[in-house]
Order: sequence, then C-alpha cells, then structure tokens
Amino acid sequence: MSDTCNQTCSSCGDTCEDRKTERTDFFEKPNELSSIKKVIAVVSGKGGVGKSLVTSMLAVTMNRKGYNTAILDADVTGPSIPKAFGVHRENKGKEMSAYPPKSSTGIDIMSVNLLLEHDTDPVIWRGPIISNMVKQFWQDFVWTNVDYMFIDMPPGTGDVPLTVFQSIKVDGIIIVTSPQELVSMIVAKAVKMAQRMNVPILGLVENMSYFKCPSCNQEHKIFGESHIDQIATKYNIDVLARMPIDPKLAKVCDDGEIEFFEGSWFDHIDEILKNMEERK
Ligand SMILES: Nc1ncnc2c1ncn2[C@@H]1O[C@H](COP(=O)(O)OP(=O)(O)OP(=O)(O)O)[C@@H](O)[C@H]1O
Repeated sequence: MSDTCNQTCSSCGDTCEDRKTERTDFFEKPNELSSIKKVIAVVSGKGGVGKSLVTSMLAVTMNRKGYNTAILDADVTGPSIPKAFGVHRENKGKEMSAYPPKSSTGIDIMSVNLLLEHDTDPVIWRGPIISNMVKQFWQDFVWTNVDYMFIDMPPGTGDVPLTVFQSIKVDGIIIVTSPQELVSMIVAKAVKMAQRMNVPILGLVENMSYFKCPSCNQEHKIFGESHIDQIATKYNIDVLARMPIDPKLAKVCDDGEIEFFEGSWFDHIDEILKNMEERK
C-alpha cells in the first residue's frame, strides 16, 4: 500500500495488492463536435515558476511544426495565456461563440479571461466552481481538429488540479520547476499526483535556470545551482529543457507577442509527443 493511501481505490492509479475496488473513470466527454487527439497537462508544484510561459512555448513550437494546437487555460485564478497571445474577446456583452478564439497564428485558446467583462477582474471562486469552469471549457466549446491540446493546470497539487485530472483524460504530463532548494519536494508531489492519476510523465522543464549576461556572455545561476539532473535520475524522468531567465521573454508575454519569439528549447518536443503511448 502506498504511504499516501487515502483508501479511495476507485480514483487511484497505483498498482497495489491491497486494491479493494477497480478504478472507475469519471472522465467527461468533450463536445460531440470536437476532435482532440492528444492532451498534455503542464503542471507545477507551486505558482510563479513559469508554467504558463512553458505551456505557451510548447503550443507555439508544435504549431510552428504544422500541428493543429490548442491551449485550455485551466489556471482559472491566474489566467495569463490570453495576454501572452494578445487574444481578446471581440464580442463582449454578446453570447460567446461555441468555437474558441484563435491566436494570430491559429492556436485555439480558451481561458476565463476571455469570459470576463474586464480582464483585470479577479476570479474569487472556490475549488469546485473552478473545476466546473474547466469542465465547461472542455465540454461546451467545439475544439476542431486539434492534434495537441496543452492544459495550463492550476498551480500546486491540491484539490483543483486533482479534480481537473479526474475529469479530463490527459495523455501526458510535463512538470515545470525552477532551480531552488524546495524543488525536490515539489517535484516529488507532482510525480506522486501523476502516478496516482495513472498518467505518464513526459519530462521536466527547468525554467529560470540561468541568466546569460549580454555583456560578458557568461551564465549566472540567479536562483542557485540546479538539482534537476539528480531529481530526474531519482524519479527516472527526462529533462526536456532548461530555459534561461530572459527579459525579452517577459516582454513578449506582456506585449501579447509570445508567438513571434524565436526560442529553440522545445524543438525536439514533437518526437517526444509523437512517441507518447496511447492511453486505453
Ligand atoms: N524564463 C523567463 N524569463 C523571463 N521572464 C519569465 C520567465 N519565465 C516566466 N517569466 C515571467 O514570470 C511571470 C510568471 O510566469 P508565468 O505566468 O508563466 O508563471 P506561472 O507558473 O504560470 O504562474 P502561476 O502558477 O502563478 O499562474 C510572467 O510575467 C512571465 O512572463
């Protein structure tokens, strides 16, 4: 029996001799007109490590490689995806179309910020309402011909991300971290969550790994030495990328121009996603 066992065998993905009942899936079906081939959740053990930025860069890279790509922004209380892409709701006050808005290069995007009257309005909702909102994004909108949908998950490993995992069938998880002491514990929690949900971990991304000085060209470890390789070995996960702190990245996010940023950190990601196993 796992040391984190809470006796809820029906929703647990662990292989365990003490299992009392078979796992029951309560996955919500997407809209009957939707076609979504693969769903990748981008998670972080804590907020502010750059999960939304990584989600955006992953979608931009796959879109550039010719795949139909979508982002479902499940980070309902800190929705930054529409801003990074410069996407706004055009018909405010009128009923929203059943099709998610597209970014300038054709990425389908849905986020709570596209439903709010003002995108500065705070979202002060409790967990169950947040997870219901995410389910509605999944079910009520028509996601047309999507090869890869990236879900920007709510930060942490608490109730809200767990509920999202239990309602949307995710094919793989990418964990985003930053090089700080707490990382080992935080990654451990994310790994346990993925195991519990029975979803394969595709790899780790270390964001804010270093800063490359434009004058001396040296790399400086602003947040300290990285422990990502030891952690990756410990959990038998691949390190997919190490992204630097780059003020140009922050600026393109602020200016809504993330799609036009040239970065090659995820150029190999199509191979990893193509080799993802089919989940039954
Ligand atoms: N590598 C980077 N270089 C420069 N700025 C970055 C980098 N990564 C993230 N940022 C900036 O840090 C801020 C937080 O990033 P982001 O919104 O992606 O984090 P998050 O993990 O999704 O946060 P939360 O979980 O709280 O929603 C943003 O303003 C973003 O532009």
